[in-house]
Amino acid sequence: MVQLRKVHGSENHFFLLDQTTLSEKLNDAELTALAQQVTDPATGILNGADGVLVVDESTHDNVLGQMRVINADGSEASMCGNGLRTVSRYLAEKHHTNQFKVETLQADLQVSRQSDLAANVPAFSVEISPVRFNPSAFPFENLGDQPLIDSPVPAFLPGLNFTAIAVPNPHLISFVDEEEINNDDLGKLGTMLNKPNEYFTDGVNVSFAQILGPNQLFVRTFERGVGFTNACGTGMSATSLAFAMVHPNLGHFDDPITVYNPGGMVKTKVHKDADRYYIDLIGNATQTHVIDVDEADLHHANVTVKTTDVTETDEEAAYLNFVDGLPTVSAVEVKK
Ligand SMILES: N[C@H](CCC[C@H](N)C(=O)O)C(=O)O
Repeated sequence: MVQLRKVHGSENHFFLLDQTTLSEKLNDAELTALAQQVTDPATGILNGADGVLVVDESTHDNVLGQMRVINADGSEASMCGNGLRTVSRYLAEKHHTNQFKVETLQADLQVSRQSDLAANVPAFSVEISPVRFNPSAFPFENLGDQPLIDSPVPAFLPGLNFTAIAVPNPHLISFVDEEEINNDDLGKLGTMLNKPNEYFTDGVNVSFAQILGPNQLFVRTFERGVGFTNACGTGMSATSLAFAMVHPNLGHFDDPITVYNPGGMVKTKVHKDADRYYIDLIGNATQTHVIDVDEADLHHANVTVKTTDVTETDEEAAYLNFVDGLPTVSAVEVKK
């Protein structure tokens, strides 16, 4: 028997698999099949999830481990902010250390344990980078050959301005009012841009953000490879950077920005050095279940109620208690 873990950051749920605990690692095709099976509420377990986080060794110096991200549809993403917090907690507890680097597809990122957000609500800070604006980083086409910063794109939605930021997974952001963030425009645009289209040929995560005040946002995201999630860590990070760039009187570099989302709240800090932007994403790293499963069932993408033995932790109640203490800023329901 080996273990899967069910984890979340702001109720963005994942199954976490540590390849180093297996007698034989899953190959890429098996990882794709496992993600599609176990995250589907119909075929998987525990109401499914938004993706699978794959932990493995890293060969890089001063790096504690490697994270790969497989979306629910089986596509691989270059980065996952909520996921990286939960992987960081897993590695911190496995290796008894609280500050280290994690290898991701395009960068080794600095992570560190933070004070618990509330009793039994562990928290981590993770670096979100590299940050890019050039069209080829997404890629996007037929939107001009310059970065898309606070520009109208009538073909997407008349009257809205859009900003595109890759961190390094691709994000499209618009600052909107409360009516716009709650209607079905985000779902329609997210669906259109994640089917074959002439703009984002590899898809894109689409976020609408409502400015609540100085350094305060509410962000709702339709994710590439998943659909609506309760929160998107890289989406909230990219949106915070767009906030500081487009509304500098309200979004301040280097100051903590509070980002509410349907699943709770995180803090971000956006930084601009001489030659780069980078973002700190600070939020919960909650482990809700430990799942005993035969390794063969992982290889065969056959992780079901009949093939697993699930132990629930006491952390979800603690997290919900933390959320209950937050101001109510959105009518959007939490996706279980
Ligand atoms: N769906 C994203 C990956 C997951 C990112 C999100 N869950 C986060 O917390 O950053 C993509 O395909 O780029």
